[in-house]
Amino acid sequence: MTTSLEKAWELAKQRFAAVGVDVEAALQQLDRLPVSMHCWQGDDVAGFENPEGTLSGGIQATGNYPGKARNAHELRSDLERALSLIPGPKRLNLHAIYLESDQPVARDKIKPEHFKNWVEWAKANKLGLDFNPSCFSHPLSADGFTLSHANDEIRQFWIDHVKASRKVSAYFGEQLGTPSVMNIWIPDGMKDITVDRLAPRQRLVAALDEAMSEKLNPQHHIDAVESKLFGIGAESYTVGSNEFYFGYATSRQTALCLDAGHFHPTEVISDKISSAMLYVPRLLLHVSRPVRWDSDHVVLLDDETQAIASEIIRHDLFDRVHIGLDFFDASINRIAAWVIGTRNMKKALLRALLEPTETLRQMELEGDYTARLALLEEQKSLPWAAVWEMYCQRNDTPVDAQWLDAVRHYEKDVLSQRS
Ligand SMILES: C[C@H](O)[C@H](O)[C@@H](O)C(=O)CO
Ligand SMILES: [Mn+2]
Repeated sequence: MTTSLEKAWELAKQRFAAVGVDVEAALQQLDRLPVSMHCWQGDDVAGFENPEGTLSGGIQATGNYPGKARNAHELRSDLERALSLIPGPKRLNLHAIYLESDQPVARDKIKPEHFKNWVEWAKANKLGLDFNPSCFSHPLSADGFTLSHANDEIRQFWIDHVKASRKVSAYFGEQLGTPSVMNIWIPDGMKDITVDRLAPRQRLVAALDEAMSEKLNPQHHIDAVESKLFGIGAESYTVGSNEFYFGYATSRQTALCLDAGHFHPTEVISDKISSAMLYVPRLLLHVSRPVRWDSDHVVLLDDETQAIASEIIRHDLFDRVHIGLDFFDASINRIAAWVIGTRNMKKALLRALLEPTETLRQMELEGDYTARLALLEEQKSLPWAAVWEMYCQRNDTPVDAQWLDAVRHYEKDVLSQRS
């Protein structure tokens, strides 16, 4: 018997075919776009190096929802639950503070062996891994500077941390057969009027050059650098600003990371993609949702998420854009946060794939902006949800809000047992 989902799918196929869109081809393309889920949504960016320590570096997870993961075992279990509710290819993005060791390990001494459980788990779950040095929540970052620190020893400590992190990242890529994108974000900046804005930037260029001096196999490891406008307590000056990293990534040909929350409130990263791609080989996206500030709210299926997805698809950037997420909301169930945000990113990608882009492009070329706007608006109400539901069904994931039942069960059976 044909189910209502199958009937809706057949009708959707016809509706999209009428505007020249092949829905099967769209689903095949969607499978080429993994979304890298960030481990730090699962424990409010605490990590396992010093879980009792406070989060520093001008970022903040607000809320106190019960049941956060307290160790790697719990975090992996929570991730498995989230992953099972999200269709299609996924990756996991790890920070260095999520290492596992019986002994304390200094950040400049981290090694691949401290992440071997993550690699085994990633293999078992058919996931690629991405990585980040953790240049925050540490006594040597307490005065607000790391790679641009004026003190040679402290700066060297962070350079050595990045060097050690690159080895871990290359190990991920080598073990899993897919390059790990390693993103460098540092919190360095000043709260108030800064007299010498140049010297820290000069030191940062030199530190990054030294940290990335070893040539690593690009099949295993990709370097990325992330800019930022401001942080809490670093409102007046950020060493690694947009201009700084745009110049750095362009001149060194590293990947550039664009975080949706790291620009002035009316700036959008969707509009930066087509410019940046002219100068850098790759982009890493931190898809996030800034509400009034860099608040890292859960990603919605909103206009900007859609615009980001549309840029990737319209310009065929499948192999040059790495899609990562960066939000941390501790006020709601953390697993639900992952599921909502990642499903939304994937829905936006699917909707972009279902767009009759060539027709729209032609209208634009011909100067028929009336037809362009009319078609853009009409296609918003084509039955894309029926295509999404078929994709979810084919991937053995819940097609609608039923996924929340699975999260609620897990909350009752597992999360509520955590003190
Ligand atoms: C924990 C992440 O690395 C961090 O969120 C960084 O990517 C960032 O966006 C800081 O504001
Ligand atoms: Mn980010």
